Amino acid sequence: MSDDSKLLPHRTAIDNIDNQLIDLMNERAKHARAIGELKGTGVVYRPEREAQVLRRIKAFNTGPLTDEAVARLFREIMSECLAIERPLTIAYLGPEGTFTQLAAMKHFGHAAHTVPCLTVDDSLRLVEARQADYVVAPVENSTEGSVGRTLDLLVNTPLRVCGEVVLRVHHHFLRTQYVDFADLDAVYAHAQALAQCQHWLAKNLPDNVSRVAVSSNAEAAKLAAQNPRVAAIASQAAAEIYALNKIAANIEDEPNNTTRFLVLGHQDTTPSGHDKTSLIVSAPNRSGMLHHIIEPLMQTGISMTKFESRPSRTNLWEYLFFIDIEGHFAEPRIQAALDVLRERAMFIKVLGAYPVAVL
Ligand SMILES: O=C(O)C(=O)C[C@]1(C(=O)O)C=C[C@@H](O)C=C1
Repeated sequence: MSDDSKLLPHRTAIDNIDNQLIDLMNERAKHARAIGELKGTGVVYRPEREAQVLRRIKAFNTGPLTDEAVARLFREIMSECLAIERPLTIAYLGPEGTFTQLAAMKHFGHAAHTVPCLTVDDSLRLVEARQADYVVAPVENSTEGSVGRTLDLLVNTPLRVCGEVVLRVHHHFLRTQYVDFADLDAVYAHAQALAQCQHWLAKNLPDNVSRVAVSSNAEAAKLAAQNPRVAAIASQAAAEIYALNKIAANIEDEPNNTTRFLVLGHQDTTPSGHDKTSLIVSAPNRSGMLHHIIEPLMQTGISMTKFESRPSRTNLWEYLFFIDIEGHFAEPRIQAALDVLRERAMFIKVLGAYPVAVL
């Protein structure tokens, strides 16, 4: 028996299973279409339900596929089912190939239509003007901390936070030509990427090569593709889109380099069973003020997953605290804590509650 003929019974079984999978996926899609008709002109995207589906799938899985692998597959199946109800348009900081686009596709799947914007400001504005359904915006990085511009935009936007995406970020050193540092004038990247790779750059880059911050890593890749004397730090996706050679891979200083993104739209999300609430609290910069603000949360046993302070841009010596807590603002214990907080703070804005990232 030749090796290939030994494969035959397995391949026949796989063909049969694939047929069943197609029938079952279409059966699933018919239910999604029926749900879409029942929703009518209402909101079709339901982040809490999607998180519950993915969590259930992971718990149900017995392998050999990993829990992450089945969740990724179902992410795409749900994305296609949702597109049958109504295709979604997602605004992101472009151009094509940014980590923000990767985050948008990780969260919404490949059936969603992604629209590149010049700035994070523009991407929020597009959704505010209802020219896109949702926006994905970077909010913090494990190496470099918060993305200040996004935090500033959260203060005034009428949009609601309805999801989060956590993405492992790998940076590559890219050029048109397959040589390392000869004839190199500059390396372009987003300021955060330059910071995330600063040790690698200091160790490897000749002193005469300047580091230039541009609006995104994908923009850097686009520029490097037009100029052989320029290199870029960008993602694998950007390397492929702009046909650049990978001179050095994974040059980020911190191997667990991770960026967290928020998803914003016009809707509030109902509790999924494992949620976070994001809020902004403002208070004068007085001694003891921090304790005064945190106390109502601590007393009710609410855990904080983020606490970031930024000077208010409008009032001198006033601070804004960006706080993420575990739980949904609809839960009575969180409502009680927020009521106390409202009495103590000068201003409080609940940005939204959303399922903790599953993928
Ligand atoms: O349950 C729903 O509301 C659906 O529309 C179905 C479905 C799915 O494919 O499972 C699709 C889109 C929603 O975002 C959530 C779930």
